[in-house]
Amino acid sequence: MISTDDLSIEYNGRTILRRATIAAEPGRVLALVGPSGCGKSSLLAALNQMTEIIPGASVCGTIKFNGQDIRDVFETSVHLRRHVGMIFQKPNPFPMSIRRNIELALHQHGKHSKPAINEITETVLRDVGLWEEVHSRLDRPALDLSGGQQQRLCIARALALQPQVLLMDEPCSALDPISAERVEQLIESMRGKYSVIIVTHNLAQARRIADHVAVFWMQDGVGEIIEQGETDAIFDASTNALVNAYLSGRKG
Ligand SMILES: Nc1ncnc2c1ncn2[C@@H]1O[C@H](COP(=O)(O)OP(=O)(O)OP(=O)(O)O)[C@@H](O)[C@H]1O
Repeated sequence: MISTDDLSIEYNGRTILRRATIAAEPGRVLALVGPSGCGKSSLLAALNQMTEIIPGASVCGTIKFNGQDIRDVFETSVHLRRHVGMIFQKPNPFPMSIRRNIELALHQHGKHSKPAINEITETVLRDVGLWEEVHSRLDRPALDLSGGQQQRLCIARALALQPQVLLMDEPCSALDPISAERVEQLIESMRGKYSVIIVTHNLAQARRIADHVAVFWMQDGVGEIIEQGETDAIFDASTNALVNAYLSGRKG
């Protein structure tokens, strides 16, 4: 679905990620794990073409969507983002009503029919388990919701566009434990429907929700993927000493 070939990222001429090759498969969850500063978030930013608006950022290598270079598939980043949604660590609802958050996302992508918008709004709010909590106050400000509800609204907003890929950058780490668990369950429920790439520092969470894992490490001051594979194989049967030390909490 979405993949990279030898992707390297620089900021102001300093390489921070070297030759990363990953593939997120349809319906599966890929976790990117590793110590801070190895370029995991930057890789997500490149997949969503956000690096194009980061001053000093440059990306080399290939990003493919369904096997084709993304620059050939999508005319603009707006088109790309309709298919590749992004969820950030800190929930970022628009400062407007709950309803408008979803409506605006749909408007931006050319959907204007009111009945269709209402139907999609209910469907995605149900999908994220928020409908019962908010259906009687859809016109209230999204910023009045709790952090966990805001994060689920942001996920609903992304789902409204029916993306094939969801990129999630530590989506639970700014939430209280109960909200974090709900969002984690939500990610689990996405298995089979979306390709999910999630950056997480929570190794127990990676183990619970990921089908496959890529482990990042700093080599000579530059981030690299040092191992990747099926979650059980990485956690239980890696022969890489660094990976074992990191996953067992002895290093990193
Ligand atoms: N906009 C930017 N300009 C310059 N350098 C940046 C920028 N964003 C990130 N970096 C640098 O790139 C390197 C990789 O950062 P990145 O956030 O991608 O790593 P990470 O593995 O996701 O870290 P963490 O797990 O802490 O989020 C770091 O040295 C960081 O300081």
